[in-house]
Amino acid sequence: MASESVKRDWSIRDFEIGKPLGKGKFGRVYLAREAKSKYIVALKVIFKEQIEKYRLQHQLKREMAIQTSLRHPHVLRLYGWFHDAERIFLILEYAHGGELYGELRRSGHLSEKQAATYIASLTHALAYCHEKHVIHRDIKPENLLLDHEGRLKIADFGWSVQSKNKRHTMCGTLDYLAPEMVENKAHDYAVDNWTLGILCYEFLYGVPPFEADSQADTFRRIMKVDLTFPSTPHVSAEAKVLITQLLVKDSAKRLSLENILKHPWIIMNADPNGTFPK
Ligand SMILES: Cc1nn(C)cc1-c1nc2c(-c3cnn(Cc4ccccc4)c3)c(Cl)cnc2[nH]1
Repeated sequence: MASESVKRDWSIRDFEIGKPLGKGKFGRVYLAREAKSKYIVALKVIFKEQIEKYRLQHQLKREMAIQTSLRHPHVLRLYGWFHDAERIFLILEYAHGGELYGELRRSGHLSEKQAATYIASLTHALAYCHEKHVIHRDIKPENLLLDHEGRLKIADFGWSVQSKNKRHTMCGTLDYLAPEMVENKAHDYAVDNWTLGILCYEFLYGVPPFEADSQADTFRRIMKVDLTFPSTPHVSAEAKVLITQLLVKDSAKRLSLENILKHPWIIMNADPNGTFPK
């Protein structure tokens, strides 16, 4: 597929469409197979009318440019794209293991080994993105997929930006947003470090740390960094230390991606291959 992905004239006739895999606000994703090579992909179908209605042409172009340019084992590949009169088609890597969120919902919470392995994978992927001046800004369980070996893949760069300096655009759902984003202030790469703290908490406790009955209450809890740890035997003190070092209001004082990978909890629990014994 990689060599063919440079083909310039893909069309829907090149693919055999299978079952629907999921749906987002602007379209659906289908399992598909490239007819000649039989290569399995995920085909994301986006309706132009929807993109035009919400004036998201630039965001979609940015998502496509960014995800096409990224090559990392924990970032879902965008092999290519094509369009017809009504639709835009993104030819994406197929993640055989499905949504990480499903695993979290089924089990209620993850083990420390699973959580640490996913956090380490995310940290490696974000370090790669940040080196290429890309801030994802919308890391949340729904955007995390698993390959056939259970390795994490970041999908949906719909809210990412190419950035060499501070950004101002508000985006995403509140639970995963850093204080500077919910206040719609200038923000930079460190927003992704904050989100790693949110995700680490949610992997271990099954819910995000600032969840509340209303967006206003979530907003208030984020701004106060109203962080509490339910008493439970399956979460170690080291994990709580890492979360506390990431959920810091001053973005400059959040633990760096480099130091996350050196953290005792990650060293002790993360599987270096990005998988872990079931
Ligand atoms: C679900 C599912 N179950 N199994 C066994 C595999 C999968 C699977 N899903 C995907 C998916 C996939 C599907 N939906 N979504 C969510 C979505 C949908 C539309 C717009 C934005 C985001 C992603 C992809 Cl891209 C890429 N690979 C995928 N693999």
